[in-house]
Amino acid sequence: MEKLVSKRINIQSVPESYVVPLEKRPGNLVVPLCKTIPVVDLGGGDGRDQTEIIQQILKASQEFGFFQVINHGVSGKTISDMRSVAKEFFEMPVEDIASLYSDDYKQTSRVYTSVDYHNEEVHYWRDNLRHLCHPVEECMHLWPQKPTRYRDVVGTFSVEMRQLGLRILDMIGEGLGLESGYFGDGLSKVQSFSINHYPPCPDPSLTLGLPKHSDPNLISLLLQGDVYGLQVFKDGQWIAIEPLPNAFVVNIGHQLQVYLIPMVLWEFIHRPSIASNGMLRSADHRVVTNSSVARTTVGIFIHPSNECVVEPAQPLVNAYCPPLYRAFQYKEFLSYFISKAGDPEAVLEPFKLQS
Ligand SMILES: O=C(O)CCC(=O)C(=O)O
Ligand SMILES: [Fe+2]
Repeated sequence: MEKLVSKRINIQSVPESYVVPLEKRPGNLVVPLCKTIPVVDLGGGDGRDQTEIIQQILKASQEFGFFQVINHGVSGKTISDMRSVAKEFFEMPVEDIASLYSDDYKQTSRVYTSVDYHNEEVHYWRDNLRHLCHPVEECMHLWPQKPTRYRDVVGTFSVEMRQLGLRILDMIGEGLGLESGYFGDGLSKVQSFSINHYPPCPDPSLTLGLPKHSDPNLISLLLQGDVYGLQVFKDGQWIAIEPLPNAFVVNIGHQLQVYLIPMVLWEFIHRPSIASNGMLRSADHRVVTNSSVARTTVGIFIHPSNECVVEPAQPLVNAYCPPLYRAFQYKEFLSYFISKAGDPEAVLEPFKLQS
């Protein structure tokens, strides 16, 4: 309980252990409004056909590793209930939140703070609630019981978000020429749910809510709410992701990166004009804090099962387009990812094949 940042609500200065090294500080917090990530309208009500929507998704994944989706089919009520319950959870008395605290990352349902509190050099300004959320009926008994409607609201949200996540994966698969359902089964078997809470911080120029990282899983979907904070690293610059009401921020995780890269090389060889901007990637991102309002975000992470073997998609590999990564079990990747504290430069290294 001592460790939760939610407890530090009235402090006047940032404790030393939260001050990030100078070179990693957010610097001046000007929000570059001119440049933001692509917004993909999944509704298609404006005459675009499915192929066009898929191309927008692939292009955004290639250029940014990030995009937002609107008209995505998740109901407005599900979203507003989820946002309220997420806020209500972190507004509960800190003792209630702390009763769910655990530093053991193997716990399938827990509250913790920062990233890896006991092993990290510096702490980050966030508390997190995380648990598995699929299949809902098998894991719901492990979820918090307060606020009273927590289980109902999170259950509905998790089911609707799974449909959306699998639909986006199917669209990516279709765009790459993979058979429908390619990312079903083992590759998307596990789904986890996360509420991030970033209380107001006395000096946002000294801290980060989350350090530079990229996500280890297949694909992530985030309900950002209405407060700025998430930034993506592109072309040497941090770009703020504009909060759009009712939109989801989608980002490509490392596992999808392993699948997609061979295809980009193929595109590059056969259609260089389309693929000259770089590779589909799991982009680095971070969270900055602010001094005036708490920021609460809700994430859904789709992962392979621990035993699932991840390797470049066989139909996409050929003589012109050799695999860039060796096959590995997802649990092998995850333990390496954790040992490197998510360092984006390092995490894929042992899995790369020599070219
Ligand atoms: O809260 C956010 O804006 C981003 C969270 C995030 O990147 C993560 O949980 O991996
Ligand atoms: Fe992330």
